Amino acid sequence: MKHIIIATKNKGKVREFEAILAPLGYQVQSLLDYPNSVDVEETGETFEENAILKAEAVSEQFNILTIADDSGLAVDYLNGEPGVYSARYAGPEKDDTANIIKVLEKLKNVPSKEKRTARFICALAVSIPGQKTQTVVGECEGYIAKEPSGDGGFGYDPIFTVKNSTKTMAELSKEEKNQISHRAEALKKVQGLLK
Ligand SMILES: O=P(O)(O)OP(=O)(O)OP(=O)(O)OC[C@H]1O[C@@H](n2cnc3c(O)ncnc32)[C@H](O)[C@@H]1O
Ligand SMILES: [Mg+2]
Repeated sequence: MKHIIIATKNKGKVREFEAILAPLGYQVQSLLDYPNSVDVEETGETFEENAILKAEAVSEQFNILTIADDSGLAVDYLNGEPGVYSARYAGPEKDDTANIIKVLEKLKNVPSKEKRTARFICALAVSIPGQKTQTVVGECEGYIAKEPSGDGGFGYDPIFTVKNSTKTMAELSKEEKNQISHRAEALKKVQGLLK
């Protein structure tokens, strides 16, 4: 069994990493299993920079293969906001509902679907002790819905209508999300690095 730490405290992310990596023979742990882990400030200007900060801090602390995920939503009409501030968009509490309300409020006078385009972005940094950290990026295109629907997934999923679908990401099954998501795409690229 190959052992891997995902440097995250986000339960939604952990569930998705487990679902994708366990069938490939990885035993997945996260920072939820290590309450004494270092708290890393996300001071980078890009998803990749933040993912590197999180991965290196944890792989140095535990001396083990670590993957960190920095991800978020980029809305074209808002010039890429909330971007790297996705978690803290409506304040430091990292409240998913408040974040969703803030995005919907900013788009309330933008009725046309073509102007509500957005994408989820996921940067993964892979830090192996003694080696140079590598990064990959995955993206998933869609639109900001008029109102939230669905109770699957996490974060902004209820207001993200998947491109070429009528469903929000939160209306997809776990399996469906893990086929098409930004995280799934990034993880496919990571598998090439881990071989
Ligand atoms: O930093 P860690 O501990 O990994 O956990 P976090 O929740 O703070 O994670 P980020 O800093 O990467 O912020 C990601 C934000 O983007 C949102 N997000 C990321 N992936 C998502 C997904 O698959 N579906 C919906 N929202 C997502 C998530 O809800 C956060 O608001
Ligand atoms: Mg974070």
